[in-house]
Amino acid sequence: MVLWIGTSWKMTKTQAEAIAFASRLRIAAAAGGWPGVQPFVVPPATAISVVRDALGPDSPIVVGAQNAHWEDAGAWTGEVSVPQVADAGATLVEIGHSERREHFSETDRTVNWKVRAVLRHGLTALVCVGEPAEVRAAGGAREHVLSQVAAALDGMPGGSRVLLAYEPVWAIGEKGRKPAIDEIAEVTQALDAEYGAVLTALLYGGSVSTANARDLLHTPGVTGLFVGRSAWDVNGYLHLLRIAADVAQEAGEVAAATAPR
Ligand SMILES: O=C[C@H](O)COP(=O)(O)O
Repeated sequence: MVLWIGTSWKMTKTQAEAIAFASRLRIAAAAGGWPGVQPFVVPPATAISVVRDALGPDSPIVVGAQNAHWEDAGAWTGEVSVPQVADAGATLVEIGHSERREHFSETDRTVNWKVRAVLRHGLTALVCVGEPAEVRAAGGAREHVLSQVAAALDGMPGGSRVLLAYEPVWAIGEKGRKPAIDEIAEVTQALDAEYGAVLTALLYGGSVSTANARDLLHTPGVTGLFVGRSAWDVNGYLHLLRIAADVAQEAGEVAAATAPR
């Protein structure tokens, strides 16, 4: 099992700041990296190509885009397409983050169109889902999230590379509430049962920090973390990667000790 540990920088970092971050990552990766962990970074579109370059050729670190349009090209002012972010160096595209659903009118339907575009071009789709606070309070979290995923993955070809990030809206950002493990497990267990066999990884996101990362990585069904604020400083991200590498190593040792001889 590989643990995917990624950070979206959202609308932060200049190119110089992005290069400085990526350069530190490159050095850490060359010094041994993080066995059992797949790191990924999702810069703003303006920094994808400089991050790709700063990480160097054959880097083990995946670079993503925070969004891409469902059309390949055309009169869509202000948008970028999947071929364009791929040209800049992205091999993964984040789709349907709650901030885009809330502020940029993304719907289950447009999320599905974008997933199809990303997979059509052979990139990895990182699909974000999560329930708002009022849905959680009314007891509908699991149904809400399962419905979002069903819509997003409708028509997905077999063998596609899809990561799912479960990010409850009430847990994200500065006003987010730190989640209890039980609250997350209720949803991640259901997602794992329904989609575990076809997903590359099931991530948790929302108020992840070095204090709760280990527990979150032990939540049923969770095979990675998607991090905002705690990983915007490279030292925070490197700390999270080390925690994940420890968890991966422990899991490997348990598996070896319990394997039939
Ligand atoms: O993309 C990441 C998520 O929105 C989580 O953000 P956060 O870690 O700052 O709460």
